[in-house]
Amino acid sequence: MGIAEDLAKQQRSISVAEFFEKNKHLLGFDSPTRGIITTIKEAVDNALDACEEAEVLPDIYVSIRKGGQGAYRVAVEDNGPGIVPENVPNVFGKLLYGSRFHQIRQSRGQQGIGISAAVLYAQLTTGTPAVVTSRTSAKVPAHRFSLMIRTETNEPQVLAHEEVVWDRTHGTRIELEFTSSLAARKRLLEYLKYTSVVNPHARIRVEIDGEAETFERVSAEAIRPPQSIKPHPHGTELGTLKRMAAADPDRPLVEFLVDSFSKVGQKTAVAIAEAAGLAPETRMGTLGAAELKALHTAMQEVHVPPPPTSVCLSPIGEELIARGLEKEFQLDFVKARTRPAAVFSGHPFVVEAAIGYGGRLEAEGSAQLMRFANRVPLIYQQGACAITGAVAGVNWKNYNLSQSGLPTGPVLILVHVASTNVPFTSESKDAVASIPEIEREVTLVLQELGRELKAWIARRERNKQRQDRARAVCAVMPAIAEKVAEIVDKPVPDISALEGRIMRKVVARKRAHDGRVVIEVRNHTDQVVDLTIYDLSPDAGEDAVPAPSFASGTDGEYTRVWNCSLPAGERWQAAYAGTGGGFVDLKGVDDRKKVVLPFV
Ligand SMILES: Nc1ncnc2c1ncn2[C@@H]1O[C@H](COP(=O)(O)OP(=O)(O)OP(=O)(O)O)[C@@H](O)[C@H]1O
Repeated sequence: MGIAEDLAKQQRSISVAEFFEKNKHLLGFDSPTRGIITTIKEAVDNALDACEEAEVLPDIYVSIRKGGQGAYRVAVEDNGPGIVPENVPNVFGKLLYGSRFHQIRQSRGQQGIGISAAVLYAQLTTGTPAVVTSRTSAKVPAHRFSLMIRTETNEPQVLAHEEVVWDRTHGTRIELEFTSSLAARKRLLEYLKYTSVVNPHARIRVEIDGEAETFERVSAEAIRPPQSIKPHPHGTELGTLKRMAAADPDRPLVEFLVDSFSKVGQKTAVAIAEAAGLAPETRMGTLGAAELKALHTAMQEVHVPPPPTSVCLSPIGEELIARGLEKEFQLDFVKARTRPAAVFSGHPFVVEAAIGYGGRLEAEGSAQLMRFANRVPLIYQQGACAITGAVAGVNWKNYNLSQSGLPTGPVLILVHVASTNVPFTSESKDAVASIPEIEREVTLVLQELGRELKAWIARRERNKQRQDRARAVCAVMPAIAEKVAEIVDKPVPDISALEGRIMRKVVARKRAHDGRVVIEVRNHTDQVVDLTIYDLSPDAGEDAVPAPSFASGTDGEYTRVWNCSLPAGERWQAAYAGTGGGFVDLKGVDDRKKVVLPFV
């Protein structure tokens, strides 16, 4: 028998599950340490996607418990819409099964591989099945499945299925056990923290071996789920066009173009048919290979307006990015920008970015770079990512930052690419590929933010110089006051108000006057100051002069708490019978840094 015949006996098809079992690194399961992060990432991404589709505020619980022999049991639970029992086996027990692959809109999941790959990884390392509990409404019971993947056929194998009592009215819980280590604990928490920054509407609770942490939501508004759009002619490959034509053989060409593609109206469709040398009423099924090729070329050449972006994309927005960053990092400066939507190869995308400076950021070394794609943090392969390349490509020295590749110093840079088709470099979705249109948008948004940072640093420098001079004057003032008082034989005057004027500070004083207590706050700065005044005096008598804009109430141990905005140069005063201490908490001064001025 010949070699070809011998080989023929060995040739057979390979199931996708077998392929990925052997090549699990392609999906981000290359080491036990990384395996645990990828598993949680896949489950949390799905949970967030599902909640978004159901327009509910995500409440996600992640638990990691150490089992025996290096095994860890991971559970991720969400309050999403749940999964109907008939579909649970396929969702978790079959690779390349999902709801997002055929939809053109922004979503975290794309391929229908993620969570089943985690199930595969668990059964490969510990041989244990996945346990899935899901419920779709309060009217129906929850279903619990114990299942595995038949690797040779890529089909689910259900080991047990029962109805159970579950206190959640809707949602899904997946439990997996696999060999791993918690060496990546810091990275895992970082992933959850970053996830929380770009999903400000989500609450994520995590419990690692009994130690709990919560990433609170800063927005109570559920995200509007992005809507699917039709493909754009400029992003359609020849093979896809052939398939679409074969599926619709009786349709006349112009009607086919108008109905199948976004932004193709009657006029554009006729122009495409003309450019391809085809009659408008030609039936799709009659087109030969050469004609389809000509049609494809014409689709790329004829001008078609860019695809609609507002419905299919869901950028986070400047305010929420800034709020998310402020919550997790205490920064002196933060600014976020969302660019107008743009298009590459017919796929709409939006780039958003933010720059943070100072606060608790490391003063030395490279900037902290946070990369995101469709609201998912990218935590591996930073060096291979087009985002990193674009950040390093900006000349940061123009913005008074030192630079060695990335800018250096206490700087944080966040870049978010949102698209209906994020061009990742691999299935593990770690890095964005080098697409010139995306790189250009990243560069533009960072240059814009760089200019804002530069202006802020210059302003801060000027303020610092002014303060240094004022401080020098104030340092000698008490001695001068004392000396002058001695010469004119008068009591030493209270110079705090004068000092406040020179230092451009807010001055709080509390004093007794006419048998009453008087609280006085003066704003000597050149900006409006938000402040909260906490007063410990026993509650005796009414506030004498509270300005109408001042909300007054009580808070725990304080008998009076005022929240207010005090305009530049203005004074506020309240008088009442009483004694006691308290303090003024300034929220708007010195670039949001809190200053506490005690008074007695
Ligand atoms: N927690 C969940 N709640 C509701 N539906 C879910 C949940 N998890 C998964 N699904 C459904 O199962 C499908 C398959 O999920 P899977 O993680 O395998 O792929 P994906 O998220 O679509 O894409 P990717 O492979 O890029 O992660 C999803 O498309 C979704 O329809």
